Amino acid sequence: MDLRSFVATLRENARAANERRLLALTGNREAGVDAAHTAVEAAGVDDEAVSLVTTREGFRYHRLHPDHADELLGTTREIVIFDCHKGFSANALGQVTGAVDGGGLLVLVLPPLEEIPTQLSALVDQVAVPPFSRDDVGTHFRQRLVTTLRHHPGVAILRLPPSTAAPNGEHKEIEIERDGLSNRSQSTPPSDPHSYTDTPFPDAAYEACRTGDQARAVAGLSALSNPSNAVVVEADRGRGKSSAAGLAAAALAADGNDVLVTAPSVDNAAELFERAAELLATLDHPAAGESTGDEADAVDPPLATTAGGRIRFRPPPDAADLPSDPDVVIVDEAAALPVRLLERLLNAPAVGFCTTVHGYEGSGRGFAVRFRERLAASSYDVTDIELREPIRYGQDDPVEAWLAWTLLLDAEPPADQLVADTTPETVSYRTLTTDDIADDESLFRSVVGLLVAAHYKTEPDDIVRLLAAPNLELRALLSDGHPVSVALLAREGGLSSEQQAESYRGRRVQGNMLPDVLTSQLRDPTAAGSVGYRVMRIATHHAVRSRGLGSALLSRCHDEFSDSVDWFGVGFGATPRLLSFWRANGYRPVHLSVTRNETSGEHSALMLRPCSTAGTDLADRHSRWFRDRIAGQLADTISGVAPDVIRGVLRAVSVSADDDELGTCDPADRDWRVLAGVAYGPGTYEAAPHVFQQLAMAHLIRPVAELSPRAERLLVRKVLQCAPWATVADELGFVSERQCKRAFGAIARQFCEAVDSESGGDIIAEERATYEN
Ligand SMILES: CC(=O)SCCNC(=O)CCNC(=O)[C@H](O)C(C)(C)COP(=O)(O)OP(=O)(O)OC[C@H]1O[C@@H](n2cnc3c(N)ncnc32)[C@H](O)[C@@H]1OP(=O)(O)O
Ligand SMILES: Nc1ncnc2c1ncn2[C@@H]1O[C@H](COP(=O)(O)OP(=O)(O)OP(=O)(O)O)[C@@H](O)[C@H]1O
Repeated sequence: MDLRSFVATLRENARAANERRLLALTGNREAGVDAAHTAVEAAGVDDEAVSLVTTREGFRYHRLHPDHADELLGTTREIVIFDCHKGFSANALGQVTGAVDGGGLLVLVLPPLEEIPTQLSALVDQVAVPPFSRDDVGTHFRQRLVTTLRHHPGVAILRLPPSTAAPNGEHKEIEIERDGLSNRSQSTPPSDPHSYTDTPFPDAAYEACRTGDQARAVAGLSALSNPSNAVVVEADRGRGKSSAAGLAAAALAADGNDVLVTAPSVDNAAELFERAAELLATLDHPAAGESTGDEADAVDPPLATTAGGRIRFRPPPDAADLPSDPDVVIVDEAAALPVRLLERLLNAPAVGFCTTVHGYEGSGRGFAVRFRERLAASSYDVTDIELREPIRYGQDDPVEAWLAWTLLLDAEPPADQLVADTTPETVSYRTLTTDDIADDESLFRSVVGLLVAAHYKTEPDDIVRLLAAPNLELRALLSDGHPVSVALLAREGGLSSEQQAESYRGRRVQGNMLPDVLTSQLRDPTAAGSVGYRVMRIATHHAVRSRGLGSALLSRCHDEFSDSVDWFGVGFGATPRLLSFWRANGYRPVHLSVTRNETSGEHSALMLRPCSTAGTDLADRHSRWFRDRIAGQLADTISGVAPDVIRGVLRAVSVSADDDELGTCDPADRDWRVLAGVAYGPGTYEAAPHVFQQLAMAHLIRPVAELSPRAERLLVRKVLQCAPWATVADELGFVSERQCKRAFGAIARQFCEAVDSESGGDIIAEERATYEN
């Protein structure tokens, strides 16, 4: 059979079942790209409905570089071609696949299958981090890709000759390794939608739905008609959640509401606006409003209704300011947005989020892991809706299942009841090599499931790292063979003097996060010479947290490696609980980033735990430098960091109990007098900020007096971060600024009482006596 006839048959087979088919064009790159063009023609698909993901330029189709494959998220294409020869990554593979429509084709341009384990150079570059070389990179992920292509239904594999075009313009015979055809007729049909007459939305909104599930989502979204409601619509890809949001937006606007829509890019919200425009037309509202003339309005003119409502789009950072006070905000592809931005949207009267459940290829899991907690703690009534029935393609679509298998998108941690009784005494410590996880799919799925459920940063590229990266070590605590706590350690440092010099000059050294920051940002020319393990991820099963398992796992890792490296380290989005976890395990802070992490919305803390003389030198000097600079930063670049994070960071400084210098301060005699004046006389904070500054730093590092958490927060916000009185009073719940100022009298008394006679106690006693007489 020639290529054209084969593709036509495959496309027909896909259309009959409303499913996608995967077409692997294997051979050299030129032949593959040529064949992909032929395939588009043979499939009878318009060029406009095709996206080509490749590092090359100059094609007639919509073309994206693989690094920007995320722009396809939430869009629908009839054919997506992914040229995997260059620029391949697991993240990009996940991102492109979800966009293919039912009846469409995912075309992968690949090397011959038997060569894949030694090719896909971008994947190798991604994990071959210094001082390791490309030869050290493992092949398990690439083998896995070959296996899933060879064995999964719905995958057609063609072997291409070096050139598919014969001189007469006809196409040479191709070799069909697998035809990927299925005899199944249409996948299980979806349920029919029905109207929800008990909601404020018109019947037309429900009649426009494709499935019963989608109508249920629209009904749930109708809660947004009332302020103080938040609605979260969760689904796997292609279940029609954006469309449901579009129908809801139209119904809300038809009722006079101002609906602000945001998404990572306006393209991600295309389906939402299309559905909204259709419903507004059905409801007899003009489709477009007046042009705002505002370039920030990516959809301009916005959709408007005769009732005075409208639907407009703003990019996330603008939308977070809630311009022109919308009545309702709807966020599409919420999982792909930074948590920090999502949080700011919680000031809207009513807010809806559409998010992808197993689509961690889109974003990591910041939404599920971090943001969900914040939403639950907010004052909104939260409605949750889950959509199961696929719309973009049939229920039994094989390409969705192929992707889930290849990238373990649906991996889950072990079931709660299997691990419920686990304690640190009942577990065994295991090294999990890349062979171990490659050979035991169930173990691999549990490990990935644990990491995905716990970590907002986990993404498909991590599957590649787990299976191929030469610098990683995976350790786990197993209970009856089930992983309950896992740690992924990345070997860093040990760089040559040339690499150290380069890093000092500011050039990033891939895969060496801690040495890199210590050298280039914190200006330590020799920091990258010593070797350490950075705990890249650690996660304990949610059902057995706070039982000491995470600490037990770390302790076993420390025991195993402390003779072979100089330090252990960690970098993470700082929260008070995590700071206390790392502190309890002997890590002390050496850096707190001045900017927030885009995904977690948190400031990153770097911490070190030395285990050799060189490591101790490194940790000691960085700890000292950190203490020297943080006071200045607190009043400036990190003046907005939450006081409990600052309390946690400063308390962790004193982790090495034998450092006598820590937490000491030596105010002058006059300063003790001024402090006593605030405590017992008419003195005020304003006369003594410098004394409070010294005492606050000393106390927060190693407690001097018995202060309540609120008093400590006051020290952080007012004394160290220099926030205005009104702000501090408001944040800390004082009824007035006056009461907030008075609290300093009590704090001063507690400090005075804690000071012994040698330090300044005698002076304080003398001063106190003057007021009491
Ligand atoms: C580089 C990084 O990986 S940093 C991110 C660390 N990982 C995560 O945040 C993933 C989600 N969290 C988890 O998986 C776990 O909570 C871990 C790994 C942080 C701790 O594992 P555990 O087995 O609970 O640790 P362990 O029982 O030894 O210590 C618990 C202490 O850790 C701290 N802690 C931090 N976060 C949490 C949390 N989410 N749940 C419970 N305890 C937490 C607390 O101080 C806790 O003490 P407490 O129970 O007295 O309040
Ligand atoms: N009610 C509807 N009417 C017409 N087409 C619809 C409807 N619902 C969904 N679709 C079509 O089904 C496909 C998937 O819908 P949609 O983009 O809303 O799903 P999604 O769950 O948001 O997908 P993704 O996770 O990829 O963003 C789109 O092509 C969309 O046009």
